[in-house]
Amino acid sequence: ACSRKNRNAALHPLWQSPLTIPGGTRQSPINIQWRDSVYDPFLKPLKISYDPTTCLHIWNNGYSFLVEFDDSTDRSIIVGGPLENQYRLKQFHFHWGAINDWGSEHTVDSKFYPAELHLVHWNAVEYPSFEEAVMEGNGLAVIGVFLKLGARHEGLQTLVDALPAVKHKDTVIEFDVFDPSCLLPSCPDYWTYAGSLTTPPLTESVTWIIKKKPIEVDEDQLEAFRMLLFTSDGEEEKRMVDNFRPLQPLMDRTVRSSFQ
Ligand SMILES: NS(=O)(=O)c1cc(F)cc(F)c1
Ligand SMILES: [Zn+2]
Repeated sequence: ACSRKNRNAALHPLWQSPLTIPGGTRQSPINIQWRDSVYDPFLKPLKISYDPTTCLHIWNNGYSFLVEFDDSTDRSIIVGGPLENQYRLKQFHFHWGAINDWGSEHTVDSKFYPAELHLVHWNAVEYPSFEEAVMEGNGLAVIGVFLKLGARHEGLQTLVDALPAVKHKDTVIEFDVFDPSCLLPSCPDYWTYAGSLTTPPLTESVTWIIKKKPIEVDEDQLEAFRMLLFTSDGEEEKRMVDNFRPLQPLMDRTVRSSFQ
């Protein structure tokens, strides 16, 4: 018989909800096996146009820190790549580890990076709101960018300087001009596959666009992520680290590449 303890084994402490979606066939994250990815010559270049003044605030939601944008107009959008429509930028956030040996959600040939950036966009052409798009197979497009340890990233530093103000869960700080395209590698190459959100509700609504080249950040900048807390002010402090989901089975999916 499945004892209560075993049943709870599938409940991840971070989410108090099942780690696997019953009947899920396109879950994220996954390992990207470079040699199994298929070059698709029909993939277009991804076109990114962000308006830095659409930036609103930084918010610690108790799982990561989100930089949120005004998505009431088409001022910050992506188009092209594997996408049929243009998608509006809603927020970006990161996933990272307690140490530099792990932290990313996706892996490349089973290699973890110390952190991963997710730029979250939704299909405002076909759906009236982000909340509705989250429930649709083509509702979201998330650009994933790996972070590797190296030189200090000047663009990221303006964000890092604001993090002490959102140390605790449910704290927010105004952040009114930031151009997230400074966080993208200059190389246009990417992989793409059909997947899901990596945190509850884990809905299978994401077209993932994973950049081949990482960006470089330095140790102090990663340490700044690790001083954030999962917990609210006054609670026993729990450092916000290892906020990544375990790898999910590829099942019947192909990862396409925009490059040979
Ligand atoms: N981590 S993720 O990019 O898949 C993601 C994006 C989002 F908008 C909401 C979520 F709960 C999770
Ligand atoms: Zn994410």
